[in-house]
Amino acid sequence: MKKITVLGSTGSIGTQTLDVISRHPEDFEVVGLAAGNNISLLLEQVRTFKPKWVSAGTEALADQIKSQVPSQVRVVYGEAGLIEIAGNSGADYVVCALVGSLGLTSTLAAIEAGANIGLANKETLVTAGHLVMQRAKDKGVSIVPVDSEHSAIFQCLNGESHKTIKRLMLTASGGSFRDLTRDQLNNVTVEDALKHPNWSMGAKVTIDSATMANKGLEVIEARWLFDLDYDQIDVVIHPESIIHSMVEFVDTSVMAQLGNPDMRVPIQYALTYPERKPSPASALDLLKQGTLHFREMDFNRYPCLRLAYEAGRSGGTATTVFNAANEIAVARFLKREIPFLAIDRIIEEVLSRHTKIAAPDLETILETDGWARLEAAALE
Ligand SMILES: NC(=O)C1=CN([C@@H]2O[C@H](COP(=O)(O)OP(=O)(O)OC[C@H]3O[C@@H](n4cnc5c(N)ncnc54)[C@H](OP(=O)(O)O)[C@@H]3O)[C@@H](O)[C@H]2O)C=CC1
Ligand SMILES: CC(=O)[C@@H](O)[C@H](O)COP(=O)(O)O
Ligand SMILES: [Mn+2]
Repeated sequence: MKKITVLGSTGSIGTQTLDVISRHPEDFEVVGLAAGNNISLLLEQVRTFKPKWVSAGTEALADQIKSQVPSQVRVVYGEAGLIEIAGNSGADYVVCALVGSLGLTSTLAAIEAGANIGLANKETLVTAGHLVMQRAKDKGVSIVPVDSEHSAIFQCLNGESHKTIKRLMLTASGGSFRDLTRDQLNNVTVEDALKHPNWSMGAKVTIDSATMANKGLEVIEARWLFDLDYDQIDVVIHPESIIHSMVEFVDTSVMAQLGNPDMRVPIQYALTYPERKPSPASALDLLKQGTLHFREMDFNRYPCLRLAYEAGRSGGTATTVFNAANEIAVARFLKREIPFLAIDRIIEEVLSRHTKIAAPDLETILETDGWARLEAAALE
C-alpha cells in the first residue's frame, strides 16, 4: 500500500489523482490532502479519503475545517502548512499538483522526508530544476513525471540507455488560438483563451498552452527530468494531442507514446510505476482517428517558446525569471488587466532587466522569483 499525500487536491490534476486512487483502493492510502480556497471540495475529499493531515490556504479556512473533522486530524495552513504536510504526513509518495512556483518549497520538503514525487507542477523544475534534481539524487528519491509529454518520454525511455537518446520531440497542440495569425490575437478574450481544443485543465496551464509558454516550461522541465541539452529537445505542433511526445534514438528509431487525451493515464502510470493497471480512459481507435497532423513550430508566432529556450540556455536564475514573470502576466490577463499579447511582452521585458545569477541557491531563487513578480506586476 502506497501512502499518498496530494498537494493541490482540489484542482484539475488533484481531483483526477483522487479519481485514480479511488479506483485502486487496494494499492493506495491517502494520508494527506492540501488545497487552497476550495474548502467545500476539500471537506468532501476529507470525508471520502479520511487523511490524517489536511492543509488549507489560510488560517481562517483551516479553522473552518477543524470544526468539521475528527479532532485527531492535523489541520495546517498556508505555505508553511504545505511544507509541513509534504514532509510530515507520513507519505511515501507525494503528488505535487499545485500550480506555480509555490510548489517548490513543499516539493523540496517531501524530498527531504524521503518521499518519491509524482510531479505535475512543472513550474517547480523551471524555477529551480538544478536544486530539485540534486536533492532528489542525494536522497535517493524518484521524481516521476505526471505531465503528459514527460510521462510519454518516460515510458518511451523505459530500459533505454541515456547515451542512446538523440533528441526528444515534445508535441504541442497549438492551444486555443492555433488557427489565428499573430495579428488576430489583438482582441482575443479570456473566455476564448480558456477553450483548449483537446484538454480540460486549470486556467493557468490553459492560458500557457495558448501562448506556448506551456511548451517552453515543458522544454525546461524535460531538460531537468531527462538530463539533456536544449539542442536535444525539439517541439512539433501536433493538433490532435494523440502522440504525447517522442524520443529519437541514435539509430534513427523513434519511439512514441499514444493515447486519447486523458490525464488519468499519465497520473495513474506515475502512481503505479513500474506496474501498469487498467484505466477508465477510452481506448484509442486509430481507424476512427484516421489522420494525424504535424506542423513546424513558428517561433515568431509564439515568442514565449523562443524566450523559454533563451532563458533555458542562459541558465541560472533566467528560468526563475521566465517562470515568475509568466505567472504574474497570466494572472493579470485572467483578471482582464492586460491584453493577451502583453503576456510575452512582459516576460521579455522582465528578462531583459535581469542579470543572471549562475547556480543559485534556494534563497537566491526565492529572492529572484519575488523580484520578477514585482517587475511583471508593475509593467503595462
Ligand atoms: N490540468 C492538467 O491537465 C495538467 C496540469 N499540469 C500542471 O499541473 C499543475 C496543476 O495544474 P492544474 O491542476 O491544472 O491547476 P488547478 O488550478 O486546477 O489546481 C491548482 C491546485 O493548487 C491549489 N492551490 C493554488 N494556490 C494555492 C495556495 N496558495 N495554497 C494552497 N493550494 C493552492 C488549488 O487549490 P484551490 O482550488 O482549493 O484554491 C488547486 O488544488 C500545474 O503546474 C500545471 O501546469 C500538467 C499537465 C496537465
Ligand atoms: C495535458 C498536458 O500535459 C498539458 O500540459 C498539455 O501539454 C497542454 O497542451 P498543449 O501545451 O500541447 O496545448
Ligand atoms: Mn503537458
